[in-house]
Amino acid sequence: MAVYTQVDDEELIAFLATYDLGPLLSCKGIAEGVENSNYYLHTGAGSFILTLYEKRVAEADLPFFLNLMEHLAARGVTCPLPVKNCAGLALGRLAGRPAVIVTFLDGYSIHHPETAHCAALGATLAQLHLAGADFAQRRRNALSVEGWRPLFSTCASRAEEVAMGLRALVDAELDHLERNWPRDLPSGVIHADLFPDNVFFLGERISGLIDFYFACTDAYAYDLAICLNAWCFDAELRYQPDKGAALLDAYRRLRPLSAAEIAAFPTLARGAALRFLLTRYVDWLNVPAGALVRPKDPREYLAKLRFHQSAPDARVYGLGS
Ligand SMILES: Nc1ncnc2c1ncn2[C@@H]1O[C@H](COP(=O)(O)OP(=O)(O)OP(=O)(O)O)[C@@H](O)[C@H]1O
Ligand SMILES: N[C@@H](CCO)C(=O)O
Repeated sequence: MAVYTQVDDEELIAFLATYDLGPLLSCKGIAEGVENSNYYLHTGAGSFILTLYEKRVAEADLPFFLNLMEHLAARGVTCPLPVKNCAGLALGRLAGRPAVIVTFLDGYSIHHPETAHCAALGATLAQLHLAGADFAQRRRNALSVEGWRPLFSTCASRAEEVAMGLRALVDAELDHLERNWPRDLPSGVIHADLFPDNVFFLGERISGLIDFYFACTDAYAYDLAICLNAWCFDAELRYQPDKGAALLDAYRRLRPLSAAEIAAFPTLARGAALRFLLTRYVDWLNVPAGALVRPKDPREYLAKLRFHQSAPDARVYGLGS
């Protein structure tokens, strides 16, 4: 359960009194997620999500995330809407953390996506990129190639606790990616964490997207590579070409990929695998005392990285000729 910060009843009631949402009826910690503390909030006005932002979210970035959700929702990409308090502010403070109430979205996440889900995701990702194209704010991706080596160096000496040979593999991969990382690809707002747990479905239709707290300005094709890694491997961590093709084809029907994006795709897929390998690795070794959280296994992304390292070019993903 991702609850790092416990909320005291009296504090919550006082916080809620600054909103026009009626009385508190219930508030329960949410079992999923690893980044922030999330609660289901039921008030006289209905169901909401209360989020207290934790370690990786800089308070200064919150206006970017909250404005982006409003921007996308206004352009038909269903996502939570920040609820404003009586002073007209979305961002508040609770239990010493920055806190926001957002609208509750119906739908459920798919734990084992099928080909049709990957196709639906591809189309929705392209819609998100197109809808974000006129979003005026920018946010640098702190978890892109420049951020990976400093992140790894915080606990590189413990790499062998997670997997034999991990330190040498990551060092060599960082060397490779720092030399070959593509620049100047078409860029704009990307979600950067659109894993199955952040996409809600009703049947085979996507009903909403959540968790925009890694959103940033970066290469669109990098977002696609993140999704390919998260959606198109089976439980034994084997790449599923039919799912990859469904994702990429549906995306390209709405936003065609340039030759440069296709040529860069294998490198982007390696970087996307390393990024989640590293954050999972750091979290695995640093579970805060008393936190109710189940860290995600970094070795899953080690296996995905190894797959991409063995891919000779973009044809592995059905791209190029
Ligand atoms: N707007 C919403 N409507 C309905 N449920 C939501 C909403 N926002 C969050 N949830 C629920 O809370 C859970 C955790 O939310 P979220 O993914 O934002 O947390 P997180 O800690 O940032 O997670 P992650 O590990 O994916 O970064 C979701 O899996 C979902 O069940
Ligand atoms: N989606 C991430 C966790 C949130 O950053 C992962 O699965 O590692």
